[in-house]
Amino acid sequence: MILPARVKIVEVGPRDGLQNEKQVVPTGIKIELIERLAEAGLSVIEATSFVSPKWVPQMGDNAAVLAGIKRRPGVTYTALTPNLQGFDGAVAAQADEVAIFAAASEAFSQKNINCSIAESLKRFEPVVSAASALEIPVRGYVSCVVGCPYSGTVDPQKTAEIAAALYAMGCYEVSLGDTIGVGTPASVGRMIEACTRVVPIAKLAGHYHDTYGMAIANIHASLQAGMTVFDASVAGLGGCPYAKGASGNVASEDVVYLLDGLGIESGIDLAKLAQVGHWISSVLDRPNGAKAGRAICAGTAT
Ligand SMILES: CC(C)(COP(=O)([O-])OP(=O)([O-])OC[C@H]1O[C@@H](n2cnc3c(N)ncnc32)[C@H](O)[C@@H]1OP(=O)([O-])[O-])[C@@H](O)C(=O)NCCC(=O)NCCSC(=O)C[C@@](C)(O)CC(=O)[O-]
Repeated sequence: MILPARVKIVEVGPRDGLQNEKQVVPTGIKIELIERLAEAGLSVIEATSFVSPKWVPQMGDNAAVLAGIKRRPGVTYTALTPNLQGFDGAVAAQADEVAIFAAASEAFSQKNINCSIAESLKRFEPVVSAASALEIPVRGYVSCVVGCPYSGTVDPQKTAEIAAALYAMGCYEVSLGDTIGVGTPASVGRMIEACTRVVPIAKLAGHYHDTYGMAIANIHASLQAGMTVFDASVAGLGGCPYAKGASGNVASEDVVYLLDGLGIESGIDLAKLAQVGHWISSVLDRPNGAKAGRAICAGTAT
């Protein structure tokens, strides 16, 4: 088994992690979180989203967050943009990169962005064109790649079809989201196999939620399939507002612990990252969802 020498982690905690927090998280805390993550070595940080504040109030301070962070050289600060209105906001706030987000399930597409999959792809086209004119890279997301909270199991071919559409549209990378964390190495493996028939593995990323505790196993299986980019959220923050009961993304600390153990370079300082996870968990008064983070902070780790 040949594993990659280096892996990129896309830190999605400030967006995917915080978007579902019930309490209002002060803008200053979001800014401090992003700066601490950059200090720990995260080089791609999804800072916020330019979505409707009526739909996701927690991200309503998007422009203030991007304006407030002291930007670190070499770090890419990204934002979700569901349409041209969001894209314009992200550009005005100087996001380095934007992401469009589709789903492999019709029901989820309707609940999440209020339109069908086909309508969403049409809506993304002008965003990608506008981004291309400004030379802003666009990342694509596919949600519900193995299962949907409303319609159940998702056919790998459907996921591959949407991933291919986003790639053909001009996304430089397509992140495959197990939104409700139901995947196992078997189902995620089948899904990746279908996607790699239409998109090169180097252009795919794994975005696994940890609802059933399978996210690390799914990352390991994805590494074996040749995947080298993974989304993760410090302290396992999060959940999706349109996927009831789904837990947060895999914790960044747990992913880095896995990578360190496998001898795979990520550029991230695990001890510093664990402190960030401990800090944000206490600020939000929530349990730290990172097993490795808890162990390190308790002094259990060697
Ligand atoms: C897509 C829309 C906007 C459609 O929502 P809509 O209601 O159909 O939009 P509309 O075009 O009819 O506009 C209605 C109102 O929204 C405003 N509006 C319209 N667009 C924007 C915008 N960009 N920014 C700010 N405001 C906006 C617009 O100005 C108007 O305001 P009004 O005239 O009523 O005052 C809405 O459904 C929405 O914002 N959805 C976002 C939902 C979301 O953020 N979900 C979480 C992120 S996805 C996710 O977490 C999954 C992922 C990516 O992590 C991967 C995984 O785990 O699977």
